[in-house]
Amino acid sequence: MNIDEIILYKVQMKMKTPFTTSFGTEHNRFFLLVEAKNKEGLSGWGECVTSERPLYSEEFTQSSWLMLEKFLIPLVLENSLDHPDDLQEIFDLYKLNNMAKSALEGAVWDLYAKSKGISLAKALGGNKSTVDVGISLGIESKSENLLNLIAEKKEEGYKRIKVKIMPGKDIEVLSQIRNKFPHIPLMVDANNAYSLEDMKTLKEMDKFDLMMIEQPLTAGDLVDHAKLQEELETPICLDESIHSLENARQAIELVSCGIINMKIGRVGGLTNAKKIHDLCENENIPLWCGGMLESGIGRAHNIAITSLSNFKLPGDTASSARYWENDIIEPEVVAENGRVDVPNGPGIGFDVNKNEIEKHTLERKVFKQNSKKVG
Ligand SMILES: O=C(O)CCC(=O)c1ccccc1C(=O)O
Ligand SMILES: [Mg+2]
Repeated sequence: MNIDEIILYKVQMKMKTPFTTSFGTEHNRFFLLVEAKNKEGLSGWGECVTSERPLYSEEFTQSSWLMLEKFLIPLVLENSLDHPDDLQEIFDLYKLNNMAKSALEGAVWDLYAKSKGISLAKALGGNKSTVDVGISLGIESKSENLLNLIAEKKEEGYKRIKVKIMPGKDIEVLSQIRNKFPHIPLMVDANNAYSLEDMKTLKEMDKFDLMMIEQPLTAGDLVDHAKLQEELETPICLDESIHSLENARQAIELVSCGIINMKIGRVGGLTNAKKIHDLCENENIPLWCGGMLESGIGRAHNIAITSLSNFKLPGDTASSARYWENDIIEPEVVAENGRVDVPNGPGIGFDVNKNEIEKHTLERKVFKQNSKKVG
């Protein structure tokens, strides 16, 4: 592969509606895009799924900008690559910073697939033509609003509804949901908000016939998740706990979960995502693809990885229109009856709308081979 130029974009996009989790509310997405160009003028795109503040993990958008600018982009421009898989070993020099690594790796994967004239899904070994999707709904101050939203999303055909919970916004809300929608496929996501001291509340959740409880406890705590899983009938799904193949292996060995949420950014990129996918497939641990309120570029990567066979449960990759007035890809992502088509075109298979990106770009930096920084 010849990577001639890398461009970093710092972008801010206003979300159609604010999104609230147990760790805070987002009104805007403030994130990075990476464009990797080759000598033939092809461009590959990646998205850094960080937020303005380090609330979900230790990374944040400005830290990733520095990480990419000072360390990761120079590494890519200095080393010659045969295949995007080579990047992981090169990036191993630097600790963690998975979302920054993933953004650059994703751009290289897209460029690789485009240079071979195949879809990113195919380059990754995917074999589905459509993927099943659900939707993730934030915490609402009035449960009436949440119930109305669920009715609307059910009508739109999403294959399952995920609702965010936190202590004090759990059992009562779930009772109301189950009263009104006794049979919808339903799951909850706690984003670390509980501890083993909340065992009584967590056990009570078994009565709601939930598909899973996502990340009830602290990210680093695989042992306590295993203790909790032993007490619960509902499968635990891990999100924030899984940053690597090793984390996945340990979680499976300890029986800390029955399901894993895959986020490409959280695990440091597509190569790691594939390895975790293969391990989980062997161990009979089903996956689904999580979301980070991505723009169309991150969304396209999510669709591509979800085309792999062990993504057995509906993911969080909802329609572009759920998040944005105008997305930055064409066509936008559309979920119809809870299904999204996997594009066949080269790379991510969507056109990137540079005019639309321009409108949201706060800062842009160009890095060239041999002269690490220009402009
Ligand atoms: O719609 C999406 O992109 C997923 C929304 C979501 O649940 C989420 C959004 C931001 C940060 C963390 C999470 C999560 O899955 O925990
Ligand atoms: Mg989650």
